[in-house]
Amino acid sequence: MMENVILSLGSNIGNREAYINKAVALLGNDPAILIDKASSFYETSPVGNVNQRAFINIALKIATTDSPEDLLTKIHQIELHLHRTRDVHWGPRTLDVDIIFWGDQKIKTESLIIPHPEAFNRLFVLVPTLGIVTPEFPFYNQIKAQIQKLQKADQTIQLVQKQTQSKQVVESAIRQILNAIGDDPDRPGLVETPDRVARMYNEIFSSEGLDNFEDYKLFNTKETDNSKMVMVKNITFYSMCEHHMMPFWGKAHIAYVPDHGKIIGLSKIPRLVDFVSHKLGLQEKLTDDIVAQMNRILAPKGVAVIVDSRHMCVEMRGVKKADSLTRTIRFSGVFETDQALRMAFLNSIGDVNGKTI
Ligand SMILES: Nc1ncnc2c1ncn2[C@@H]1O[C@H](COP(=O)(O)OP(=O)(O)OP(=O)(O)O)[C@@H](O)[C@H]1O
Ligand SMILES: Nc1nc2c(c(=O)[nH]1)N=C(CO)CN2
Repeated sequence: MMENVILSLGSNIGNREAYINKAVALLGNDPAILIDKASSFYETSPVGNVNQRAFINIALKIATTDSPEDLLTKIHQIELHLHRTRDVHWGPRTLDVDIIFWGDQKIKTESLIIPHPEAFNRLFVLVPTLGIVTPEFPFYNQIKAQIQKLQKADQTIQLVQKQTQSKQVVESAIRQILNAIGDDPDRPGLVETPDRVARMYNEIFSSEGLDNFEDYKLFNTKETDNSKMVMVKNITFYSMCEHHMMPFWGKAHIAYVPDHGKIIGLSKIPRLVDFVSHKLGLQEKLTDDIVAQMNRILAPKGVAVIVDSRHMCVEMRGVKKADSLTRTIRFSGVFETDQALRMAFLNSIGDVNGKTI
């Protein structure tokens, strides 16, 4: 039976994040182990009476078909592989992996006690764990209450910068994917691929989690000079579809009619297109986002947007229709009510019926 298992990982020697990352990758490479969720990384003060460097700790939620004893054996192998030595009780280590919970089971064997006997005395276990379980988790309330109590103790715990951490999670996920498709992430051509993909994701998904475009400057001009349509066309963009995580790319054409003489720096309109395309999405959503951001920033009399795009998920897989083009069109404000203005916009794109990319 598959059980939801919570592991605690800690390191306080060498490149602590790298050791933890490597351990997550090794666990994920095992066919009997599925990594379900990894917590944030935390820097924690050493608990116990040994004077030593601060730890990095995380919690992992895994599902496994292994027995607890089999999993413990694998954990010991991974610890050994990562140069763990056992000299000082509760002393410094490159890597320590403890089994904290095994569903709601209580287990006592010669080599194992689950829940881990020290779990409820350790903020470095409880705080990361709380971040990856839902309120339905059997020990959820107990963990929450105990965190409250331990806040008064002298254990410190601090969230580590998200960026380094998420890069490591992406790297280990890519390793898992490479394994799952039947390739070998350790062969020479692939060893650097997880790092490369993680850096690329950092760039092409740089707007993930951000709702609003903020990198703009507005200018005020005399209203009479600027009550006509302003248009920036042929803005190239590259985005990734949320259905397949494959690229779609093309051109956006954007026009607006200023209100109260309020205009935006022209280079900021392509930047706005970069902003809305640097996250997982759909062409329809991307087009709506452009209109919504233009309206939010400028409150203009109207906005018109056409996006023409090619989709890898249509051309390379499935129906395999190379060269097909998807056009999305949105009008708001005066562009909805004024047909002549709409026609002026369509005509000035230059190619109303055919391809623009
Ligand atoms: N829930 C558990 N998870 C991992 N090991 C456990 C557990 N319960 C008992 N053990 C036993 O504890 C032994 C010592 O583990 P380890 O060397 O990691 O201890 P430690 O890290 O110094 O202390 P701690 O386990 O309190 O963090 C393991 O070999 C294992 O047999
Ligand atoms: N902060 C922190 N302190 C510890 C840790 C740990 O992982 N983090 N592990 C220990 C022995 O397992 C002893 N003390």
